[in-house]
Amino acid sequence: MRKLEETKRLKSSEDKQVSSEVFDDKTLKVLYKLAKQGYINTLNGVISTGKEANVFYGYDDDMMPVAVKIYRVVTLDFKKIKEYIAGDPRFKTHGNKTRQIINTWTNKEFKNLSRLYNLGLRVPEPYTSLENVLIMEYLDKSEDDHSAAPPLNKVKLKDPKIVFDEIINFIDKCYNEADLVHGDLSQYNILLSHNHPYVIDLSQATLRSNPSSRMLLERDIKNIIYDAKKYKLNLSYDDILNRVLNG
Ligand SMILES: Nc1ncnc2c1ncn2[C@@H]1O[C@H](COP(=O)(O)OP(=O)(O)OP(=O)(O)O)[C@@H](O)[C@H]1O
Repeated sequence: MRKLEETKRLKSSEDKQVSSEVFDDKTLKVLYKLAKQGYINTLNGVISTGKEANVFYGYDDDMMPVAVKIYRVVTLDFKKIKEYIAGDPRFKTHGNKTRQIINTWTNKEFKNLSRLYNLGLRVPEPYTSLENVLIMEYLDKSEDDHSAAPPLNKVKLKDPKIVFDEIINFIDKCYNEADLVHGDLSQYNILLSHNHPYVIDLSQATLRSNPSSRMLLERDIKNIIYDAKKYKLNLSYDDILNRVLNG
């Protein structure tokens, strides 16, 4: 963890100025609201600056570590997002307002995470979402190393067979128990925490009833088979697909 001087405290007014250089005004207001509610006490630094969002780590009022995902308001791929939302009857956007679409997208990730977490699948526990901000469990590397859990593409697995079995199990349960397809599953969206794979980035996950779900499921399986080849694991596409579809 970084030293306290480097952290961004969200509750003192002098820090508002610093933070406003990093966040737009509306996002800052959302962060202050979440700080008032006790979900965030300090933001300690950046874990990742991605295409869709920036992810920070921090602490809540009980000094428990949290991951704070803040969706970018400017650079999101709206065309893609609107297609995903349009295929999911749980979400209706009223009009085309940019912010509203991002908020729906953020809420969609929160709901998908909740659904999977409540079924006992390995995803970060979602704590809350407000507008374009999602707060969830911070996944660390291991018992002795509390830095952020790395994505699978950045690690050399000791027991690849076990880890890939767990991932296939995830795909199966996600489809058959949660009624969801991740839709962007690969080594980049799976973090290794305490030697187990945790699936992240659930905003685009769709219901099985979505007409694209079969295509997305097949693509997810192909990606995982491809990633497993790095460890000379030859997983059978037909076996996995049949297992999931007949689950
Ligand atoms: N709960 C978490 N705990 C620890 N680290 C996390 C957590 N969630 C996300 N991260 C880190 O943040 C990165 C980006 O997260 P995520 O994939 O959800 O955002 P994204 O903006 O959609 O990313 P990208 O656009 O790069 O795919 C992850 O690769 C991981 O390193």
